[in-house]
Amino acid sequence: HVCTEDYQQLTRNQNPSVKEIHPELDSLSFLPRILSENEMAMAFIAMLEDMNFISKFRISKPKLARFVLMVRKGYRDPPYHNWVHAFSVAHFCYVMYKNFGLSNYMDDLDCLALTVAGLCHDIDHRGTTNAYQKHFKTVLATLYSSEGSVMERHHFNQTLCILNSADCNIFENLSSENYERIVELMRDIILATDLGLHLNLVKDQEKMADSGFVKTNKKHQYLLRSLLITCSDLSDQAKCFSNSKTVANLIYNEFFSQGDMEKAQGITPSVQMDRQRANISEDQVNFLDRIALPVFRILGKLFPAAKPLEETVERNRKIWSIVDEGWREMKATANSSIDMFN
Ligand SMILES: Cc1nc2ccc(C(=O)NCC(C)C)cc2n2c(-c3cc(OC(C)(C)C)ccc3Cl)nnc12
Ligand SMILES: [Mg+2]
Repeated sequence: HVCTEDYQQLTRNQNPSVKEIHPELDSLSFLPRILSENEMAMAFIAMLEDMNFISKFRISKPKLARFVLMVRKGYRDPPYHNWVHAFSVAHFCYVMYKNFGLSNYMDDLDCLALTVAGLCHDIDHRGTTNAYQKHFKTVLATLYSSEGSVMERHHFNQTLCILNSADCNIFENLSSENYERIVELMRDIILATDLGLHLNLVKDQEKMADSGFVKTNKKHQYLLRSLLITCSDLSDQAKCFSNSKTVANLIYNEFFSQGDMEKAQGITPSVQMDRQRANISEDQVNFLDRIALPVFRILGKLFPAAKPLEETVERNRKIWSIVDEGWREMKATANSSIDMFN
């Protein structure tokens, strides 16, 4: 169950509005990580309120409070894949809704699914990759590895468990048709956060952006939802460089811990997971070039208001490449100065 003082705290002060949480909460450049973890729980409720989803979908406030606290409890505390990451993803869904006029592209049910799935998409993450689950034949791998996307299937399953647990079913007042639909939407959205699956969708997302989004096209709707959750998952890279750098370091702390565990088991980790061999700036340039830039370029084609985000990712990529050059020069000169003693 959810600890009572947190629950009372969430339900007692009549939930502050988004403006009371922070006047810039809906800004493209707002940094959700500056909020405290308790403020994040209240902010999620305030964001649903601000999008009019609580009244439109007749969501019980006490159940929503319990749901949010159960989701928060469902996250562990690895350096990156934790409650703060979960909230930052849900927050970006809200920011896109408020700034891109998402309701002209998607039904409100889809927007609700996106925002709730954003909060739940990494629940119970252990700070290790799908490859790690399979390699070490973890319980999750035995459960899900036959279908792939091992962690993502677990995140979805955990979300369903919370929805079905006592007094947490925030969708109970939906029609049975809409209930089935939102569960299916959240499944697709959470599975779309698997890097492997994402890479299979990017080409089609590019084609859709070039040919023009057709709202009645079911394939386009699926591709758009997948794009939006991926952009939300990567939204820290579309903010100021100090935020991107801070987040990158959290990610490598998590990667290097996995690498340490792999070494302890006699396995050689991939370079980017090996604290002895990794080159963070080089890996970040590659990651932004191959993963983050493409999706924010597609977002910029679909939503003109997203252009500043695309430019920010470009700028962050440029800064990482300058950092990388600096590293290379230093290592080069370091070798030569050591040579001086021979
Ligand atoms: C700043 C930043 N650097 C990253 C550098 C490398 C990698 C990486 O996974 N390399 C290959 C594997 C085999 C180790 C991910 C990075 N990353 C992510 C991320 C994105 C994900 O998937 C979607 C959202 C679908 C793309 C899934 C997981 C993560 Cl951690 N989020 N931010 C970052
Ligand atoms: Mg994930």
